[in-house]
Amino acid sequence: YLDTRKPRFFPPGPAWFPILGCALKLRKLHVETGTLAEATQALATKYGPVVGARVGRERVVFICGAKAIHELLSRDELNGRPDNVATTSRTGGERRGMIFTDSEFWQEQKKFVIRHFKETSFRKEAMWEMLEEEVRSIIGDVKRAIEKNPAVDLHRFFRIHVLNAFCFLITGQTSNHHELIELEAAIAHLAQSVPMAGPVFGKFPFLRYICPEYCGYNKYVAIHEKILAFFHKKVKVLKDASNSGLIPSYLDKLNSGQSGESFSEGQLLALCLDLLVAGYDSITNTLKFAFLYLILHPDIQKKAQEEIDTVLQGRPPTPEDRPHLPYVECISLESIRMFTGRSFFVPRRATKDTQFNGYFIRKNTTLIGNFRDLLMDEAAGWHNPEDFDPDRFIRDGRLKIPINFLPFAWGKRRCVGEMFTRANVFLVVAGLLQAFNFETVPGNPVTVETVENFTPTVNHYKTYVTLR
Ligand code: HEM
Repeated sequence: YLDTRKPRFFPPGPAWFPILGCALKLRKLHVETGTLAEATQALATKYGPVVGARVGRERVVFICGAKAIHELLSRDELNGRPDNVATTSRTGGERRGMIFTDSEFWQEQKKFVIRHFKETSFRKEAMWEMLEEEVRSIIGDVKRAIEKNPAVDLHRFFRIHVLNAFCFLITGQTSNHHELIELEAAIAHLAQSVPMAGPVFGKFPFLRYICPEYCGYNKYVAIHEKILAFFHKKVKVLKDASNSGLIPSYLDKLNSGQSGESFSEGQLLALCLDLLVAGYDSITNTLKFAFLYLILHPDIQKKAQEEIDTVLQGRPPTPEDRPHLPYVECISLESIRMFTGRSFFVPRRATKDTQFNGYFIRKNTTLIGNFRDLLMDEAAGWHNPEDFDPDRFIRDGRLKIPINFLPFAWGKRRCVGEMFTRANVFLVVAGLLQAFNFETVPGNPVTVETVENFTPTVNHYKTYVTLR
């Protein structure tokens, strides 16, 4: 904490002060630029694409610019995850789950989840039917709501039905409304109380002893315990079940006597927690961005509706329709870009001393890639990057994904939820545009202004919805 000397050949960056490191400088830039991603970009403009900093006792290297980010993703020795109070107090003080574990433990668990999704969840019609049911439920709720008042908060409907589909992915069963409402409240609480930069006691662990309430430690632990308890209840019920959910499949493996050492019931609960925390807010906030931009662009809505009407001829969309509705698919990709481009990669940890861009990175240094440089920057090939423009994914009349479109990352740490996300966002956008028109509520103009919760979002907005 007191060391203000930087290690030799450490990447350049702001001066280090005792205890705080560069925290005050980062805070100042955050206030000046408005978002953490832009604050980091400001540092990169001054120091270059690899910026060295210290926050509390953690040495952090920000990786900016598409070239440096591609290198970060390709290097095995940068595949670790930070190991600190913030990452372990989520799971009873132990390193468990998938997001914040590494080495063979993580490899074994990730391999199991990927195989399960590929061979079971996404092979069974049950999962796709569940997503179609999710869209039908959202449409039904919106229809009922607009009978009373056509100005609705769509996000409210997305959250509960997306959560139901999510729990189905994990448990293989639908959940009852009451438990979904409770779980939803816990996740919303978490998203609002944990800042995008991570909890403050992760960088200043002594705070949890001095002021556990004030620094958010007690709340953080309690919310995670609540989510774990939800899955604990499910595991008890699903002990003898056989369906496409992750829990029954994991229990089968655990009881087979052929699971590796990394398998345990506690680890299963942590996996469920990770899938939910990593994916649920990302999908619902992507949808929030999608419909905000659709309201702002009636021309895009109309073009998508013409495609939907021509191809589907009135029948509801299914995941198999994605190749036949390329413009709707592009809206979904552009919404994912708009959401992810305002955030950061999940932090990495150097698992050994190494070099990066000519600098020395000591073992256990944290590395954080800035998504804005990859997804929202002219230099990364995005023309007018702040504009919502689905056509940027079309070349010569065909879908063409630009090389820097990597919202799910690539390499060994790649997101496991890409398929689920893309199918989910596509179906909701297609289904809702087929059923309704969306406009601004008269007298209530909407603006795109980033709100930095745990994941990026925008302020709540209402939409004037009419039946088509
Ligand atoms: C808009 C939606 C989503 C985006 C943009 C997204 C993006 C990402 C990114 C960038 C990473 C980190 C990769 C890295 O460290 O390099 C990640 C990891 C992860 N994601 Fe997603 N994700 C999304 C949805 C989901 C969903 C729906 C799930 C679950 C079904 C999920 C589960 C995970 C898990 C478990 C990890 C950790 C993987 C690991 O550490 O090896 N994500 N995601």
